[in-house]
Amino acid sequence: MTTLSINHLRKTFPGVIANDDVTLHIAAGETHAILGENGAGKSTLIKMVSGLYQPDSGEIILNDKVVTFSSPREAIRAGIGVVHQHFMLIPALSVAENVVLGSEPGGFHFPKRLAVQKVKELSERVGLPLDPNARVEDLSVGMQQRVEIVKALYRQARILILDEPTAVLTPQETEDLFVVLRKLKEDGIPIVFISHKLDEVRAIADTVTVMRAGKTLLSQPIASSSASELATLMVGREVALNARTTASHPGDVILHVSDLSVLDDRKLQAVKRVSFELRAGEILGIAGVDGNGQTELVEAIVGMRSAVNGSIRFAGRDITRDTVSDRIKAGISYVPQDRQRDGLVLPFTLTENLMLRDLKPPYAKRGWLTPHSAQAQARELLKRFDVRPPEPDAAAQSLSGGNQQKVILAREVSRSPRLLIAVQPTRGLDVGAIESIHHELEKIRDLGSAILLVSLELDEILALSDRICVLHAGSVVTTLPGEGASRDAIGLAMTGTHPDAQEVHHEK
Ligand SMILES: Nc1ncnc2c1ncn2[C@@H]1O[C@H](COP(=O)(O)OP(=O)(O)OP(=O)(O)O)[C@@H](O)[C@H]1O
Repeated sequence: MTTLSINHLRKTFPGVIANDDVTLHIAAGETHAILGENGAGKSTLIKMVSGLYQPDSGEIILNDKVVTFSSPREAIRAGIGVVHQHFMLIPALSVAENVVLGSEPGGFHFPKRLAVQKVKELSERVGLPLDPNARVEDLSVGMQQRVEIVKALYRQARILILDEPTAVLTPQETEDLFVVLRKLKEDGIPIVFISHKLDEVRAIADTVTVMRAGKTLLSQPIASSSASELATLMVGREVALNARTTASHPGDVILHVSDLSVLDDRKLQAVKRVSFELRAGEILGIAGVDGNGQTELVEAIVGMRSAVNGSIRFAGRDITRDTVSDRIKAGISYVPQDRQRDGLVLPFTLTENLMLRDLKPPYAKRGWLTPHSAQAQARELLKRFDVRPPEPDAAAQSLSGGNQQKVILAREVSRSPRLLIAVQPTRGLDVGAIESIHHELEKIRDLGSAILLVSLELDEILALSDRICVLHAGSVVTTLPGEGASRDAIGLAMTGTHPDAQEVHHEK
């Protein structure tokens, strides 16, 4: 039975104490959640336990023995299995090849048939069935995560650490993951589960440790902690969980999507004759299970993908054929789903990232930033959006994931755009940050911005939307008022069942 103790770990980066006297104990066979606000130091801790970073001081004790890892390879050899938020798989290789890669002496030359057989046996034994011959790039995100877990178990992990595993999953995939984690726990494997989602932590964990500002504040059984207590502890103040925003006062139509059809990368029709209107001062939520046309719809409105049918009108003008930069100049802001790929220039400073859309006076001349005024503006935005550290010269890549997201929101929301398209805007943010971002969104809505909110989080859709449009298989199933919308009705519509059809069905 494996146990893991972290004793007084400390890790500093220039100007930041990322982990300060971090102490916690993971008992044999328990599921231990680590909760903490953005930048609290969770990823830094996991990177030390998995050999990516070396602590400045303190010790890691695995099964009563002090261990030091100078590389991830050494941590793996000691039985530490980590599933990172960004998967480390090779898309072009098969499941079996990915699983055995790095653990077999022959590497690529390890007999393929043997690999297929071993992976099939293992995945079935642990209750995570996989097709060993499938190519990883053809798998859903949930399945790829399964490959990562099987890979860790193949390397004989004695403890499994999952860094925000549900951030990329649909609600159904999350349920499936929980079944797997419960089974692994029965097999005696302790699990460390990092998350911001309090309800999930309460559903899966035995013990919870709360971190704030690099320190561990407490560890206690989950049964004796309420969601609001944990939220307050995490962010150091009281937060309203899932409060609904106030009523809206919609104005003129800003976005008019009419009969729009769009193809996906495989040239299949991903958006099918979708029509809707969005008014100034209104938030329209697009609900749906991931992969039902949301990405293609958004990319068409932003101009990254062309329409095969229909039109998009913005503020009364047809923009269907306009370029992305013309649309941005006209007043469309965009918070993309993939912050690292589309949202930020990672090696650039925060000032440069915040000013990307405003290369004009007073912040820039002829395309070059004027350092003084650009920095002053950046400093103000970093403060308003509580980016930590609020350091205009820091490189975007040195920030924690949640703080990178806040930088994108600061840039896009602060423009008071006529139209804001926000895809999963609070993904990876802690409850305190979610609350303040929701306020910012409500504020610009009340100032007249139209907001198209695309989210897989039903709670977020319900908390913010004035109207909710449910997408299934590329079509609009139904559009409902946000106030009083029923979670069940939306959930059913997400499976393609129209609410009226449900009633008819019940009456029969
Ligand atoms: N490589 C690095 N260089 C400089 N600073 C860093 C580096 N990695 C982390 N930090 C800083 O250490 C602190 C802790 O970051 P960490 O990524 O551990 O937080 P986190 O709790 O995982 O946050 P999130 O939930 O937002 O992912 C942050 O202030 C961050 O800016």
